[in-house]
Amino acid sequence: MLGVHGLTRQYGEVRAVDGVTFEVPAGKMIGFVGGNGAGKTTTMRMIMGVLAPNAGEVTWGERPVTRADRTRFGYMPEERGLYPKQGVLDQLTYLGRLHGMSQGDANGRAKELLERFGLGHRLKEKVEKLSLGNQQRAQIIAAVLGEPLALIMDEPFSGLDPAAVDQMADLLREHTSRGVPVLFSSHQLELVDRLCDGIVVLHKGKVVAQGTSDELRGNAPLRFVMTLTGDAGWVRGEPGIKVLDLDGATVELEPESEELAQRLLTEAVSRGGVREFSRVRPSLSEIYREVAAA
Ligand SMILES: Nc1ncnc2c1ncn2[C@@H]1O[C@H](COP(=O)(O)OP(=O)(O)OP(=O)(O)O)[C@@H](O)[C@H]1O
Repeated sequence: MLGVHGLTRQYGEVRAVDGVTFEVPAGKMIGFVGGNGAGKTTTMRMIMGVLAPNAGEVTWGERPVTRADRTRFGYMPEERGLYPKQGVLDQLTYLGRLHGMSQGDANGRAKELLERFGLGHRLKEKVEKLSLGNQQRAQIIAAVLGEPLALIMDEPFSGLDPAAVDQMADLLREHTSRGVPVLFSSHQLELVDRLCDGIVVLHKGKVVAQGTSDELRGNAPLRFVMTLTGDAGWVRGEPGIKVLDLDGATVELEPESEELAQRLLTEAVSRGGVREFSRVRPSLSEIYREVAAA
């Protein structure tokens, strides 16, 4: 397990990261979200030891992380790491060797991954000749070479088409299923919601929410949508029911309690017919807007 405890980093007057604490448990994929300038990249740099914190520490298992641990972490930095002028396979092989792999193993594994992600015919191509999406694939491959103990990835999915996102997500899941903790940042909240076991929301350098997506939704108001066979206007007069939207037979409502929702449903059935009655699950974007505004 990777632990981040009270990490703090000041740039002049700006406290870019302010007492950030969270964990990335073994075998879990944690999404790191937050607006521009929230402090995600700065936090990831401190996790990797690229940047020293002003306070706080990073732990690996039960003890402070060491330089040796970090050389076994896979890292995809914001500034990306691949050299544009060098051939993609040569470069990945070299990076694999830096992670302690033999020349043969590094070359074989890099080739296998490039082939798997549709780059098998471009092994000798310079990185700069690849499309941005393909460069991104190569960057992700670079991070996972060398059987990493943990994966720290700064926006690995940005610029990938949906099929590539699915392929790369499968690759990351292969790692979590072997017990590797994975932390990745993203602005694609619905993607984070779909892929992650847990979410950490950062705002102005502080963790403002964390948990599973269901836990984050735990405080969200109870909301339902109901469609009747006839006009739903009568719902407006029901006590304890706030009508958010009313459009003919369909009404979106916020009852004060689950019990009131059930009573309303019974009433609707007795008045005629109900075509649909379902709980509205707020999107992660809505949750994010709420916690960031608090
Ligand atoms: N080298 C630096 N010198 C001064 N300020 C910096 C430096 N790096 C980051 N900052 C500031 O620290 C804050 C956090 O930036 P950071 O890049 O960590 O955010 P982020 O969440 O990764 O943002 P984004 O989603 O836009 O990449 C911002 O206010 C940024 O301007």
